[in-house]
Amino acid sequence: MHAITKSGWVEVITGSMFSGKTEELLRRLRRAEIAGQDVAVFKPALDDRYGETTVGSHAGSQWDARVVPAEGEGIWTIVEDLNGQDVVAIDEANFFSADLVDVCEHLAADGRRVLVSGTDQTFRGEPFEPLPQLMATAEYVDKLQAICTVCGEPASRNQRLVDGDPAHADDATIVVGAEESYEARCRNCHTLRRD
Ligand SMILES: Nc1ncnc2c1ncn2[C@@H]1O[C@H](COP(=O)(O)OP(=O)(O)O)[C@@H](O)[C@H]1O
Ligand SMILES: Cc1cn([C@H]2C[C@H](O)[C@@H](COP(=O)(O)O)O2)c(=O)[nH]c1=O
Ligand SMILES: [Zn+2]
Repeated sequence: MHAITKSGWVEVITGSMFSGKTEELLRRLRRAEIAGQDVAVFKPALDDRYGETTVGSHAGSQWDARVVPAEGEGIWTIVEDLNGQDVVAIDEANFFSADLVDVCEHLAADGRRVLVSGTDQTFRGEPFEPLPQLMATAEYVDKLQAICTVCGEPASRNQRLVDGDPAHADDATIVVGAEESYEARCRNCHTLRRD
């Protein structure tokens, strides 16, 4: 791929839950370190599934990360916390506000390689911002597919198995979870009904 030059760029890794986005992100980070590049990894405070300061995959791989606010001025901590790193990775981008797009643009304009990972569809099968904006402005986009848990075909959708957080409006878009709350499904097997 691209060598590190004066100009930076943005790579988006997206797709359904369980499609291997985090594994792919960690693979690219390992390769960057082998190439002798300094990396900085960020995640939103909201997602503590694998430990507060850990980026984790469903298969168990992990990487230490710095926790940043997912919205408001605090997102810019990603820029302020850097100390000359060539590569900046941001996992769970679907939890961030639209300001993440500006942060990524800023980092790329500053000559950095920016890796962003997040699911691109809500449990309703609708675009999950800010992924669509990031995909439009990135240089590279990889959309991965999981295996549909019902029929075994490639899966691009996220089936929610539980109700939304009762503390919020029913069916809130943001509900942190993994296998206990979500399944990967194909278009035919995805449903909005509660079975
Ligand atoms: N339905 C599924 N399809 C594919 N992989 C699955 C599925 N359910 C569990 N997995 C596991 O999840 C791993 C991918 O995890 P991860 O990288 O965290 O995915 P993502 O970040 O896209 O949610 C796979 O390598 C596999 O071990
Ligand atoms: C579809 C959907 C997902 N989420 C949450 C559930 C998980 O905590 C993350 C996605 O994690 P992964 O690394 O891609 O497996 O997003 C949500 O809050 N709302 C949704 O509609
Ligand atoms: Zn299916």
